[in-house]
Amino acid sequence: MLPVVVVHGGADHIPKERSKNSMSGVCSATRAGYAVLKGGGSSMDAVVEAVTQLENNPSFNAGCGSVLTVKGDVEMDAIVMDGKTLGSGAVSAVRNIANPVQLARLVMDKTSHACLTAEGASQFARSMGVPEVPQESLITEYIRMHWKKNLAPGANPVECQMGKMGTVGAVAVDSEGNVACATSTGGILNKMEGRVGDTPCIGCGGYADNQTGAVSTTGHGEAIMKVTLARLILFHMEQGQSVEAASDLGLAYMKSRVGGLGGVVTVDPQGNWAARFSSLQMAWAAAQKDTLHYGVYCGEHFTQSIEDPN
Ligand SMILES: NC(=O)C[C@H](N)C(=O)O
Repeated sequence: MLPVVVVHGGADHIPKERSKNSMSGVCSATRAGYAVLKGGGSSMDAVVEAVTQLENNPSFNAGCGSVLTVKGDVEMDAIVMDGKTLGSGAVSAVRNIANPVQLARLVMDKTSHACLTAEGASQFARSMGVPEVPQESLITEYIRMHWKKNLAPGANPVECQMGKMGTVGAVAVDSEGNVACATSTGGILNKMEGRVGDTPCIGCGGYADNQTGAVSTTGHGEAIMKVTLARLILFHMEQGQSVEAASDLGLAYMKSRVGGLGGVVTVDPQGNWAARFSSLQMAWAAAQKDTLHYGVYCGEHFTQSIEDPN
């Protein structure tokens, strides 16, 4: 069954005109992650590659395309976790870098800490030679327009949040049965300066353990943190539930207990996988046995050969 990579582009209400871009973005990121696995790379290499591609794609709320704080700035969160060692690395409220997921991996690989935040994360990035980028290069016109709309008197923050929640994430199993996860986000639109969401919090934005599986989450961060969604899903798997049933149980609990909507991608070490969501849509894709699987609306599941162009 192995290897496999599963990618999401955020639990969302994706406007029709943007769903095509989201779909092709997650498909090409999945292809890139799968190529890493086929080339003998680890599950960690594969999830970082897939998430890097999505951070570089302005259609998603991560890296370039991140939503803005109430003051109009970009502050990003990311996490990686390695199921073999339970090693993890995260950054929160980090500014002026293109690929927070790569910095999260450096936190895991090069420090004895699990998370660096804000200016400390930037200093660490500089010390590792990560190039600083101007904030303007991370901001798209689309996001700036919605930021302004949300500041207007009488704005409906729920409606304005729609279509801009596209956090990105990936889980993978490599040929040795090692699992890994990675998640990256600009957070939620018009958040307070310094707000840290679920994404960089271990067990919330992601978790990976070779004994159970790996999960990457998306959705309303404050709700995800209340139920530690990634770890909750793995708990259900430990109790014998399948990847799909465990994902649905976790999402259903978050909805009934705290009224939160979201989505997840989940794998177990055998290579079983699921992409599930309680939001209206979630762009997702998976690659296994040279087949690409993908969908965006509830119940949608297309397949094609990995060789076929989008
Ligand atoms: N769309 C998202 O997934 C947002 C992210 N979970 C956050 O609250 O920061």
